[in-house]
Amino acid sequence: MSGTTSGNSTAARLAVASGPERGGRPEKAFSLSDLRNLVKAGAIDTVLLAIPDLQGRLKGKRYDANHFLKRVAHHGAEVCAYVLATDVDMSPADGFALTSWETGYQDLSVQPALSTLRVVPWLPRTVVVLGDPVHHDGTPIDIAPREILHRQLTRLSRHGLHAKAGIETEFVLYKGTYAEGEQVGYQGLRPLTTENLDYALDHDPVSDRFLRRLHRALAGAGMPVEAIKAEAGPGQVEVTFPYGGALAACDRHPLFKHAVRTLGLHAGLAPTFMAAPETGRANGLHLHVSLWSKAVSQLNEPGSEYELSSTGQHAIAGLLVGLAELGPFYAPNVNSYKRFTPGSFAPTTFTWGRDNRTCAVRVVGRGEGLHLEIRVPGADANPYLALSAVLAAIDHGIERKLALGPVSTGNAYNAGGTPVPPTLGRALTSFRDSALAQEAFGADVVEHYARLAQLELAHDERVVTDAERQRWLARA
Ligand SMILES: NC(=O)CC[C@H](N)C(=O)O
Repeated sequence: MSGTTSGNSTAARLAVASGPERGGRPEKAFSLSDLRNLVKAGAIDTVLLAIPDLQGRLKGKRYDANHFLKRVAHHGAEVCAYVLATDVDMSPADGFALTSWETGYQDLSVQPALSTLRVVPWLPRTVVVLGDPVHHDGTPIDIAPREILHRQLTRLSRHGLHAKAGIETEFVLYKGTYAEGEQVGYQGLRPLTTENLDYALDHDPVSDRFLRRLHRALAGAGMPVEAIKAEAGPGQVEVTFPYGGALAACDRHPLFKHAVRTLGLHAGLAPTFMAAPETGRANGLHLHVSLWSKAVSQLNEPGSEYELSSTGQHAIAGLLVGLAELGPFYAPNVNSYKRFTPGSFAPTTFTWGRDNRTCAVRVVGRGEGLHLEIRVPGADANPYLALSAVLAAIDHGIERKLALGPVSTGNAYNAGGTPVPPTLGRALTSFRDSALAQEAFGADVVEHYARLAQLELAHDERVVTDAERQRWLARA
């Protein structure tokens, strides 16, 4: 892999998955003393302190490894608060209570979450650690995505439950780099492959090399994939990750996207996680979720392979009602809503079914493996927020003992049911009015993410697009 140094192979051997997870089995941690040894041996010289931002990207600084060990590891660092209060363009925008021109765009403190320390095999001599932004007195920032998920996991624990999650995501690979695409206004981009290669195993050499490098890089970072497969859209790839602790699953996702982008750049490819990169194309972020009490799954009736427990029924009922109100958390952009079309394998209504890929909630597996595949989030979603929406909706169903409606046995695209919000505008209205959102997340969180959605809408209302020109320029 270009950019990989021999030093990193030492580091790769030490790479392990992220550390203790609330309610889950602690994984072996990559410790500070491991890091110290690698730095001393010259194998590591850079530490990325990475804050998951509102859009699910990693923001932060590259620290000199010695400085990180001396100062940052124990005393933390600072970052301008706008990292958690801006749109995808990083344009300073008013309307966020956290920070603004009025507050002088002040700093927040950042505490390294040391249990997330891991090597980054796709960058030379580099390790990464996630950072939790906090107020200067050390109290958590309510609107930080990682904190939002922490709180949903804690809320769920009042029912004696913890969640496990597995993430399945899709992206499309285009030929040429982002810079080349940008020069032509992303017009006429050609996907790496031209046809429906769903489940195909005869990959062209460029795909094969890219997927192999991705596979190895992720394993080297201690976050191995379960599988990689060619998907139905031209250039589309699906990656599934092993099932495990909910927070750890989300912690890995922004890093996985970082790997895809970096390796794409090295290979002269432009990967995208847009929900609908083209008309009729859909990139999903399916969340496989189960609920546990100690080591016992709570979704199936004890002793039964397929029968849903009352907890399982309430959880699904909660998802079908609750997700309708939480759109901005799993479909954050105007484009996200263009994915929800009949026949796309993305859902259009809040329905549930058994191994039914036309439904929003697909119940799969059996016995201890029985779990819910929530097919609503798009690949452009921030996984911390999408999973938080899912857990808040599940909690709502369990708390209120909601009754589960009938199972969808046929094509749910033709069935009735509450529609998935058709636009970001409609989703935003429901989100703002949602008692569930207020109760689960708090008014400041709702306000913050409503403002973010509003910025996306305002951009969409203002900007003239290629689609408008193609439809009207010669005809108006
Ligand atoms: N893997 C699949 O089932 C296809 C999912 C579909 N592309 C989506 O956006 O959800």
